[in-house]
Amino acid sequence: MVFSLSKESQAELQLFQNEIAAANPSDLLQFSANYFNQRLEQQRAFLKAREPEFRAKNIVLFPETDESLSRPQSAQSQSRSRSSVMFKSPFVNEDPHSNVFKNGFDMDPHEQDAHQLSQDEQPHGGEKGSTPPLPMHFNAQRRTSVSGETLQPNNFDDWTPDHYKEKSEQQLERLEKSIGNNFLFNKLDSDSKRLVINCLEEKSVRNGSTIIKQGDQGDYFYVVEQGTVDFYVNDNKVNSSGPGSSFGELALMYNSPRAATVVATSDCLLWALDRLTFRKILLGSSFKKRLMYDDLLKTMPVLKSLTTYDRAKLADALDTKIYQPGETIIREGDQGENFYLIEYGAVDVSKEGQGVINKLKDHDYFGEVALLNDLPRQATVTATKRTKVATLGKSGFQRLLGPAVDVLKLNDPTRH
Ligand SMILES: Nc1ncnc2c1ncn2[C@@H]1O[C@@H]2COP(=O)(O)O[C@H]2[C@H]1O
Repeated sequence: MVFSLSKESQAELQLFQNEIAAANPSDLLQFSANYFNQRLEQQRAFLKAREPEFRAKNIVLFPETDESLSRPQSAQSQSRSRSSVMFKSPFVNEDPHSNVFKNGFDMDPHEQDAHQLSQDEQPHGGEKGSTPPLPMHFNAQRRTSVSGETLQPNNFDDWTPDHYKEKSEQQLERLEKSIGNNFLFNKLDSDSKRLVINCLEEKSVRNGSTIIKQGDQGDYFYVVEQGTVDFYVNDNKVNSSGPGSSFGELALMYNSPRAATVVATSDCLLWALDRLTFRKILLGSSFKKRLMYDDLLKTMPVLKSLTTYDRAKLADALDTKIYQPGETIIREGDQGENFYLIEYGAVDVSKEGQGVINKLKDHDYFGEVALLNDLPRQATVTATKRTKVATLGKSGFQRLLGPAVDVLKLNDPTRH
């Protein structure tokens, strides 16, 4: 029997397949449950933003349930629970260990990091009972830890975008032309893309004006439609960019002060996205990789000299691979294509005729010698445990490691 799927279902399945291919989850069912919960929440956040528009047409998107009416509540929490009843996510709310946020959806025990909510993003109320609870031991094996960073982008229970305004046909056309191909938007499914686009605010900026001042608090993320900007760190020009580029993400991602001053070097037309919408929508998709690798890169001694900005750019270029015990990762004599950072696991480094010459584990690195010296691989590297690595291609190695290359050279084991 041949089943025919609607276009919508096909698109949904394709998105899902892409996520699986990218994440290579160790626990497919958990991954899938988290993934679809997040999709559902995203879709409903989108509908929620459009609720007034539907209400005007007498369409009720979020009917009041018996339960939401029977509990005594403040006016504010009543309006909140009306919609959040529908948003309850059994896998997320009832499971203290679950985390759909930081690493995309993979729930590998070594990748877990339950991040604290910041004050303004704490889920309110936490009403229970509207959905069947999951057994509490579900996912109980998974490690959780609390990081100082606040990176929980995707709890939509109580969030309505503040700056939502349907764009005109003309604006949509302009946006499609100028930023339609920007990597930020390519990673979004159609609902989230539409939500983000309708939350963008148009801003005209005069040549010479300061758009962002280093050290300030982060409020907006910007995408450039027209014009050019320069970036200054401690009064030194470090970069320039133009149409289609974006800036201002770091302070919003890490809740840190602005890392650079940004000055318009011509009249600019910018699109600004407010901090909360950025965190709720873009962090979990377009910037997922940065979140995923942030802890690893921060804790690697060899990368100590990199700035937040350097680490962010590096994370964008990394890919993940998992090796099983006994698998060869690098073979002596082969051409070198990648540099490897060990997220977790263990590997043996061996040389023909000498046997095992080194053992490496979590947060060590390998594969640098061939790339630094343009030589064939000088040793074989084999996983001795299940090992997860982040890989960086040759061109990224040369472009993105910056000052860390000097440290790698100093530590080059073939030079001693
Ligand atoms: N070399 C750089 N260091 C820091 N920020 C940079 C650099 N080049 C461009 N930027 C951008 O400048 C922005 C200033 O605000 P944010 O720190 O929020 O995010 C920063 C980056 O998007």
